[in-house]
Amino acid sequence: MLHIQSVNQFYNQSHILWDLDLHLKEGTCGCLLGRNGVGKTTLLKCITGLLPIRQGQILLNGTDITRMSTENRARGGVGYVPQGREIFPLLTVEENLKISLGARPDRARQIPEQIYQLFPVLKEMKHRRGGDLSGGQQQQLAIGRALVLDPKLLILDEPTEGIQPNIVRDIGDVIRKLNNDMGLTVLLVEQKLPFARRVADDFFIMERGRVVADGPIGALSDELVQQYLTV
Ligand SMILES: Nc1ncnc2c1ncn2[C@@H]1O[C@H](COP(=O)(O)OP(=O)(O)OP(=O)(O)O)[C@@H](O)[C@H]1O
Repeated sequence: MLHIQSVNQFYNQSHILWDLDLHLKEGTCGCLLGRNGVGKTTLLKCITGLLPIRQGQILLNGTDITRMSTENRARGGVGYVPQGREIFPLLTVEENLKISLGARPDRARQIPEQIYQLFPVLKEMKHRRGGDLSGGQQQQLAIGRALVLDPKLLILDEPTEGIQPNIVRDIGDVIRKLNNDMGLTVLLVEQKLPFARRVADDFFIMERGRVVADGPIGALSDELVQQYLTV
């Protein structure tokens, strides 16, 4: 589904991603793990097009998206929930969701009801300003906004960061539902291992800009955790 081949990425002279390969299977949920600063967010931004890559290739369902703009990738099915959520605090919940409508290929004018079914709180609060929502509600709004585009691949950067446990559980349930019941392919960066083990099918561990271990989440051993993830 998503094939990342020999990607190299730099910030000016700093070489951040090194010949990175990653293959995410259709309909699975993959979790990208790794210590701070290994390049996880950088990789996600390369997939969304926010950072054009210097070398390598990214294929989505066989289409080469390496040189496509972020907008075209979004139209082509790449949904992104950035770290820190980046919702618009002065716009209402509904306006935040509607922002994505213009990029839908079918030019729909209404928020798909399915979004409100997945996140009833967004319906209850649709006339409230984004900035008035709790962190967990804002995260649900950020996921809802990405889903408005009807993506094929949903990318989430640390969706549970700074969120209270009951909402973390709800977000995990929604990711599983999107993935299991609706067949959406998911790639997430996550620091919380219990959450990763609950929602992911496969893991990818990064170290110094490369994927150094991967496999089914059940094979994420204590040794791997010790070697690559504990600080
Ligand atoms: N805009 C930037 N300009 C220069 N260097 C950057 C920039 N963004 C990130 N870096 C550096 O690139 C490296 C990889 O950062 P990145 O944010 O991708 O790591 P990460 O694995 O997502 O870490 P974290 O878990 O802390 O978010 C780090 O050394 C970071 O300092």
